[in-house]
Amino acid sequence: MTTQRTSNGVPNGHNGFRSDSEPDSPSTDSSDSPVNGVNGITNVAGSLKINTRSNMSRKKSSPMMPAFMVSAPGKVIVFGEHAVVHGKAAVAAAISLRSYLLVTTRSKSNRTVTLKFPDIDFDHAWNIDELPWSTFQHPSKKVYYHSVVTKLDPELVAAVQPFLADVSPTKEGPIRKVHQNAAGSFLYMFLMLGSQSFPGCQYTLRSTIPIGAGLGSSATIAVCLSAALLTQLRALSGPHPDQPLDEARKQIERINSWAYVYEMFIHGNPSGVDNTVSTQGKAVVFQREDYGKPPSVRPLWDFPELPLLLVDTRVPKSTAHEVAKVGRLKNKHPKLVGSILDAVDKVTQASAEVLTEEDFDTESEESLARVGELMTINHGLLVSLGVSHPRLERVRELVDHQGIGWTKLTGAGGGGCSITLLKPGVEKEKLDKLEEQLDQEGFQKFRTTLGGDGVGVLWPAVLKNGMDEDDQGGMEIDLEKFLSAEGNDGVERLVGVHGGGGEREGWKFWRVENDAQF
Ligand SMILES: Nc1ncnc2c1ncn2[C@@H]1O[C@H](COP(=O)(O)OP(=O)(O)OP(=O)(O)O)[C@@H](O)[C@H]1O
Ligand SMILES: C[C@@](O)(CCO)CC(=O)[O-]
Repeated sequence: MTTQRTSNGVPNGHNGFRSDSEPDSPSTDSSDSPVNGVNGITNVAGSLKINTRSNMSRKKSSPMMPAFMVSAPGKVIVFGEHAVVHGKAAVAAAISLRSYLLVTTRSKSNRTVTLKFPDIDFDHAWNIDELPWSTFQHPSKKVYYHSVVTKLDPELVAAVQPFLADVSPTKEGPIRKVHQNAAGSFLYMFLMLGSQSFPGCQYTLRSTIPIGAGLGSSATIAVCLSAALLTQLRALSGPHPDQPLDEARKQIERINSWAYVYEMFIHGNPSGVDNTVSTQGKAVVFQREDYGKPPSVRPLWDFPELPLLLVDTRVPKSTAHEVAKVGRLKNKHPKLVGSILDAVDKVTQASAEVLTEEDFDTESEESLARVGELMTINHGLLVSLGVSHPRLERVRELVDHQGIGWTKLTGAGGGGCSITLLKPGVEKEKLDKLEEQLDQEGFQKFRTTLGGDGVGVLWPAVLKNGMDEDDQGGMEIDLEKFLSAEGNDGVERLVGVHGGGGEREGWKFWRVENDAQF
C-alpha cells in the first residue's frame, strides 16, 4: 500500500492510522456509523498498525499508535462575557498561551486509561474494562461521533459518579473537587465517544495558561481531549495541506462540539464561546440564542493586532460561581439585569463594527479610543453585574492614573485577568512606572498576541529540528521529556515553539479561513 506524505511526514488521510486490511481512504465524514458501531471505528485503535516511516528512529513495526500531541490556545473575551451566557453576542480572540496534550498508547495487555495533569497535581488511572460501557451504549443513550450533544444526560452523569469516588482521596475538599470534575468530564466524553475495545492509553497535559484566570484554560483542555479522542477514533482526517475548506470546517465543528460536552460537565451552563475560539483560533463574534442549537459563529479573520496588556490579579475565581451569581441577580431583578445585558450586547455589536472597519488603524488614537471607550463601558456594566473584584479595580485605577489606556476585566471576573488597551505612543516612563507598580503589588503581566492559531496536531510527536523530510530521526517528545520540561519556556521549547510570534515547527492546523459564516 502506498501512502502519500504531506510536508512533515504525516501520511495523508486518516491521520496515518491504518489497519492492515483497511482500504485506502473511506472518508469517515460520509459515514453515518455509530461511534461504537461499524465502519471500522470500534476497532480502530486496538487493531491498528502504525504507518511509521522506515527511516524514523521509532519502533519499526508496532501494533500501537505512535505518541502524538494536540494543542489548543487560550482566549480573551474582548467584549460580552456573561451577557453571552444569556444569548447575547461576545467578541473573543485566541491568544498565544496554549495547552499541550501528549497521547501515549499502552501495550496491548495494559487495559488502563490514565489522566496525568501535573499542573494541578492530578494523576488517575481507570481499568477500561470496568467502566460503565453498557449504560453508555444502551440503544436509548447511544450517540454518534458526529452527533451534536447540547445537554448532559443526568443518568449518564450518575453512571460516571462511582468512578470518581477514589479520585485523589487524600486531597483537600476544593482540590479534590477540581480533580473529580476534571475526571468526570473526561470519563463522560470518553464513554460517549469510545468503546470497550479502546486501547490502554495515557493523556498527559501541560499548559502555559494560568488556571482560573479568565483565559479559558478549561476550554483548552476540553479541546485537546476532544481532538485527541476523535483522532484516535479516526473521526478526523486532517489537518492536511490540501484539505477542502468544507471538510476542515466540519472537523473543527466536530472537535468543538465534543469540547462543549466537556465544558458543560465542568461549568454547568457555559455559552461555548471559550471552546469555540480555542478550537477555531483567531477571533470570533459568538452568539448562542438557543441552547438546543449550535451557536452562530462569525470569524473575524482580519482582527487587528491590538496593543493589549494582559494582567493577572492572581485571585483565583470560579467561572461556574460567577455565572451562577449573575443568574441569581437576573432572577431577582429580571428587567433591570435584562437591560444591562441588552446594553452589553449593544456595546459588543458596536465593537464588532468598529474592529472590522476597513480603515481601522491600530496606530491611530482615534481608532483605538473608539474601542477603548467601549471597553470602559463594558467594564462598568460588568461591575454593575457584580463580577468585578477589588484587585481588578486596582489595575484599572493604576492604568487610569497614568492615563495610558482603557481597562476591562476579561472572562468570568471575580478575580482572574484584566485587559488594557494601550494608547498609541505611550511614553516609556509611564509604561515602566505602571509595570513596576503592578510587579510591586503582586500582579502578573503577560505578553501575548491576539488572534493565534486554533487547535493543532503534531503527529507523530516527533520534531524534525529543522531537518529535511527524508533525514534520519528527529527528536521524539516522550513522556519523560514532556514531564520534566521546566516552566512555560521549557514546555514551549520542547514542543517546538520558536520566536516571539509563537511559530511552531512540525505542527499542523485546520485551515478554515474565509468569510463564510458557519
Ligand atoms: N493546566 C491545567 N491542567 C489541568 N486542568 C486544568 C488546567 N487548567 C485548567 N484546568 C481545569 O480547568 C478548571 C479551571 O476552569 P475555569 O473556568 O475556572 O478557569 P478558566 O477556564 O481559566 O477561566 P474562564 O472560564 O473564566 O476563561 C480547573 O479547575 C481545572 O479543572
Ligand atoms: C463568563 C463567561 O461568559 C466567559 C468565561 O470565559 C462564561 C461563558 O461564556 O460560558
